[in-house]
Amino acid sequence: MRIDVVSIFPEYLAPLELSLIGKARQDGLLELNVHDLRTFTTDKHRTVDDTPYGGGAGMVMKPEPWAQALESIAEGHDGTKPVLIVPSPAGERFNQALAYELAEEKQLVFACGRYEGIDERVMDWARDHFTVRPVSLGDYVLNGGEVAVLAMVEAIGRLLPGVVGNPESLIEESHSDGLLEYPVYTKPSSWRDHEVPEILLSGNHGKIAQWRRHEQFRRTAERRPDLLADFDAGALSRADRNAL
Ligand SMILES: N#Cc1c(-c2ccc3cc[nH]c3c2)n[nH]c1N
Repeated sequence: MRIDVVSIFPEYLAPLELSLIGKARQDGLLELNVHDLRTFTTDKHRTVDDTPYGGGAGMVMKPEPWAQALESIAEGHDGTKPVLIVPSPAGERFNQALAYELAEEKQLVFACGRYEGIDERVMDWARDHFTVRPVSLGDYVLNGGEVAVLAMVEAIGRLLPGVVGNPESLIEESHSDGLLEYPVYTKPSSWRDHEVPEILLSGNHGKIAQWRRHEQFRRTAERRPDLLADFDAGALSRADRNAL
């Protein structure tokens, strides 16, 4: 997969050179390019913003630098358009299902807005060259798209083949099956008068799996009942029903 990120703060994306994503880039599992939007300005002040039509507080990002930047990035992929992800509080909610969906794409381009946002005509123009998807990290307000891109690139990148050492670890984590993950423990079995649940010391793998599934449902019901509402009841196994 190729990922391109456009931002006026390219250094904000430096953490993507570290850890799992950084190693994936070094191993050639992921190509990631960060572009400074100001590279695509033509005036001596390298201007990227201007006052909003219709008045109002703040500034709006000018369209032309964005069009120049995005034109320089878009690669044809045998007829399929690259996906342009525009972090925005007005976007569809990012979640694990969307991370899996986007991990299948050949090229993702992220447009990091700042100020009051990007001139809307950029999205209208971009639809001829990209599949445009405004995406929100959550129902709170950030100052720009960079933090959202860091989160999305990590969530998507870790799903790519070969990035995570043990692919099985992707199976039993929160949200991978629509439920929150079960609690985990390690040595020592007794720590400051807190004990590891006995079942986990039993060696009875069937009972352990049952206990873990029950914990997933218990935690989800307690912390995120909304996820249970979406959980496909038809997919409930007999063990799941017993765990409820
Ligand atoms: N994704 C996302 C966002 C944002 C966001 C994204 C881009 C810009 C550009 C200016 N302000 C922004 C806020 N706020 N809250 C979220 N969940």
